[in-house]
Amino acid sequence: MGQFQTKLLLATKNQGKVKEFQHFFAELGWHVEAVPQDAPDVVEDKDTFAGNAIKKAEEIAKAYHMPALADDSGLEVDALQGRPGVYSARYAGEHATDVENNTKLVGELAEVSDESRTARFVSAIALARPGQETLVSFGTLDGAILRAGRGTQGFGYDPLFVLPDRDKTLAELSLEEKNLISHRAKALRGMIEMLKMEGHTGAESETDKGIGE
Ligand SMILES: O=c1nc[nH]c2c1ncn2[C@H]1C[C@H](O)[C@@H](COP(=O)(O)OP(=O)(O)OP(=O)(O)O)O1
Ligand SMILES: [Mg+2]
Repeated sequence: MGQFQTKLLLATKNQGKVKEFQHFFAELGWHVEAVPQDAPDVVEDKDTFAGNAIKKAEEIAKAYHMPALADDSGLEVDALQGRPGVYSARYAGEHATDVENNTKLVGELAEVSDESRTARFVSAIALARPGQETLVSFGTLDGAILRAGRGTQGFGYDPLFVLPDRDKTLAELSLEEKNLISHRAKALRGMIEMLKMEGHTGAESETDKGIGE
């Protein structure tokens, strides 16, 4: 057995993201755990997804002296010139619920035609490791915004986000199906590729040291 062992913290308090991350990493055999609910709140005051992801990952890695992975993500709607973007979680107000954000989005797009309702999810993933350079990776997923939600899976804007080629919303997909195509999964796969290029090629190597060392 090799010494490769990967332990990292998920720097998110979003339980929907935690589920997606844990499902993703279970297949790789990595041990990941979510930060406790009472972890320090990171202020997301950057104007890019990458800026906020780096800030969340680095603050949590520093606080817990462990590698930490963060996602900053959101929805870019073409008819709204890319809004809500980095403000997606706060679209309907500072402590808005998913339902409030979805209601606001449906209202903002009420006059927009079916053909002009295109949008994409964007994810920036940052991996911060004590004493090492932070890595950043991106993923996107194209779709369109419905006039009313469909489905009960997932979180956030999933019920409104339809995949045109499948006529299904993200909330009508299982966790497994969403993780095959989502912006976050694409960004995570890019991150794994970056780690491989750094030399963390897998569990079989005796010399691999794990990403925290
Ligand atoms: O796959 C997704 N399906 C539906 N909605 C999504 C998705 N991915 C991001 N979103 C929305 C949710 C939230 O309105 C915003 C993320 O905001 P963002 O700050 O990154 O996450 P958050 O505040 O919920 O948790 P945290 O910062 O602790 O990771 O974009
Ligand atoms: Mg947030």
